[in-house]
Amino acid sequence: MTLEVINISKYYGKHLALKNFSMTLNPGEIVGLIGKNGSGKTTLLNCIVNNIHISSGEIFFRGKKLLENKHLIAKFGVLIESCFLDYLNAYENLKLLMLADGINDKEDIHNQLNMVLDLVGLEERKKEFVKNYSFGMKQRLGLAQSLLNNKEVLILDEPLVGLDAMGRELVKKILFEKAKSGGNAVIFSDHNLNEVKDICDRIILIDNGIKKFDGLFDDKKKYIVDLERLNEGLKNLILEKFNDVKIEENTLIFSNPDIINNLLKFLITQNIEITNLNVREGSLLSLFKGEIDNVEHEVDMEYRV
Ligand SMILES: Nc1ncnc2c1ncn2[C@@H]1O[C@H](COP(=O)(O)OP(=O)(O)OP(=O)(O)O)[C@@H](O)[C@H]1O
Repeated sequence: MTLEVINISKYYGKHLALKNFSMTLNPGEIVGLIGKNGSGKTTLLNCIVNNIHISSGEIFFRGKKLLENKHLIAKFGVLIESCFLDYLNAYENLKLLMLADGINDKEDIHNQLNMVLDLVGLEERKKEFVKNYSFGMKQRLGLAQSLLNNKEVLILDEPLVGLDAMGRELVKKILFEKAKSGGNAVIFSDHNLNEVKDICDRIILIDNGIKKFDGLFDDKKKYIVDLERLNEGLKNLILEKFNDVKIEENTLIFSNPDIINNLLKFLITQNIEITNLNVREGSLLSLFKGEIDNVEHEVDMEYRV
């Protein structure tokens, strides 16, 4: 195991921003940290890289306590609110960071800088002052910086924010290759479950500083049918006839899409007045309504009866 976070809490004054949070991160694994604004994502990532002190708990890197072995944080490539010197160009900014990291070999510096700048699509504009960069270009530069020196763990706070669709795809591809070909362990945060689920091995959902879910996205893939109304008699009939179906208020939830047709036929034969029936491929995450109301989910198909 690369990283193990055990029961960490973080207070800002009296405000508890992270509550008994535990997680693991393995080599070659990509974990998507999902949560709405202010849920504690940045706080967690800052705690992991020791940018802020944790109030309690432990963090281990390869079995060693990070707080007692702070030099190990040099194994982490970090993108959290990166800032660059406006009056230097992109190449010079990254070069400074490499020198600060103790890399002195000119050829190594040159090769690495060209490689990462090319990777994030900034090769052609590397000689421009950073002050002339757009927000998205600075984001790309931030990612380039985190990729220098092939760090074992990548800790990235919202690396997709501010990027256009092509930029987002590019960054996801880079992260995927880093993890799957390079064996790097990657954790990155985002607000949008749909945006990240295709490259993540695991999703961690955080809300109000508390971990709400940690697992494979597919584990939670469900089909959800909202009915206009559902009385007790009909609920019991549905539960009797369809083993896989769970019912929450007027919503039917099931994991086997093959039952949709039979379910529809059954509802119609029951003479239920169905005015509008939505069938969507979503996730149980969407059932944490209110808690993660701005975490998006897919609307796949709609039947009108
Ligand atoms: N330096 C700080 N001092 C006091 N409170 C803070 C500080 N940093 C964050 N907080 C509070 O801690 C909580 C978690 O904030 P955090 O920045 O970790 O959330 P986030 O999930 O990263 O949000 P976003 O998606 O908006 O970036 C919020 O209530 C925030 O107001």
